[in-house]
Amino acid sequence: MPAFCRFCRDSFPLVLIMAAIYQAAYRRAALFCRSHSTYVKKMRYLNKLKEDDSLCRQAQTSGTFYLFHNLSPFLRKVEEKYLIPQLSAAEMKRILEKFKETEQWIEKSVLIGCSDEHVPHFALDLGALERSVIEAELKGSFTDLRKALFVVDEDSSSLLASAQALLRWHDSHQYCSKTGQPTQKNVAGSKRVCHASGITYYPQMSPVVIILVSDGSRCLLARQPSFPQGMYTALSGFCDIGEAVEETARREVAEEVGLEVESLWYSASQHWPFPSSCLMIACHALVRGQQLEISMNSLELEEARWFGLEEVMEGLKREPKSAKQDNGNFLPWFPPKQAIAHQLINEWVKQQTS
Ligand SMILES: NC(=O)c1ccc[n+]([C@@H]2O[C@H](COP(=O)([O-])OP(=O)(O)OC[C@H]3O[C@@H](n4cnc5c(N)ncnc54)[C@H](O)[C@@H]3O)[C@@H](O)[C@H]2O)c1
Ligand SMILES: [Mg+2]
Repeated sequence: MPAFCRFCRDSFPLVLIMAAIYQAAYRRAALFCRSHSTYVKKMRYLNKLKEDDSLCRQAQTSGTFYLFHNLSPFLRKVEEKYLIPQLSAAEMKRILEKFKETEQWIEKSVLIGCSDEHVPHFALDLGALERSVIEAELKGSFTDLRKALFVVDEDSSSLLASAQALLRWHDSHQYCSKTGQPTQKNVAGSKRVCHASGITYYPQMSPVVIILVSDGSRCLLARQPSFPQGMYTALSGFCDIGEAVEETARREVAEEVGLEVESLWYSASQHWPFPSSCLMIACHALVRGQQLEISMNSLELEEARWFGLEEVMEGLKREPKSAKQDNGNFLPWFPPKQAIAHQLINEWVKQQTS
């Protein structure tokens, strides 16, 4: 039975081994002690690349590249699956030479992660080059992110979302908001600096609280006029400056449907790239022992109403395509599983049925 860390050869104390066995986490714990796990090593390596320009420049020569064109990711359809090709530095060079562009282009790329073996991954937007030529050369197509996220697998969709968010941030932060002078990105793209003012800008996300309100037996779902027909989701809203998550949740529920939150509990969070990089903080909220009549803010919402368990369970199973009825009305359906709203609704159903 191995009881040594693979990297430092330190042995594990017996109590830790026993605990690991009982937690069924033995396999992983036996291979790496906490400070030498693959994960820790990977995070430390990525952090070094962000801090050290020359190391990162060197990493670009052995890294792989995900391509975008005006913020649309490059996908290749193989049989029924959509894959995201990763190009080697040599392949990138070949493509850029085709356009008589120099390798300086590689410097525009941003670091988005690395493999367990420390092969760094970069994202690069080739928006200034002819799209159809690249597509024909690489046998695939640049696809709108709203479509791409829902056709690739789960890990790839979060990678695409964060890569696009970082590229978008660089594209819109090319000038210092104090001096108006150009800002310069570090090689990894983890920050931009204005050399005139000395200000460093870091990529940002806007915090949004998403709240699934329940009265104990029903949950409240709403529609904005811009939503596809029949789609309902949980209430949400951007955090105002200085607000805590709890304060945003209470304010948004009061503003949008005129109810007062009695208790609130956190569920999970998710980066959401639309319209531009939100950090979705998902919570369940209970409104009870008060007036449960909805007073909807029609400036923001088109409809808000209570849903019973059965209607929610049916809505979760419904595909958008099958929502339209013969009379032209739409039956309710909910956001797909990639959206954290889906997770909140699923959790609520589990709470009701357990
Ligand atoms: N992933 C999911 O499951 C999920 C579900 C619902 C909503 N969302 C996202 O949550 C976000 C916010 O939802 P909402 O529309 O209910 O918010 P909201 O209720 O705060 O209303 C949006 C309005 O808030 C204002 N606003 C304040 N701060 C803003 C900021 N930093 N950026 C943009 N606008 C700001 C604007 O006037 C905007 O029109 C949307 O981007 C939406 O895509 C994601
Ligand atoms: Mg809202």
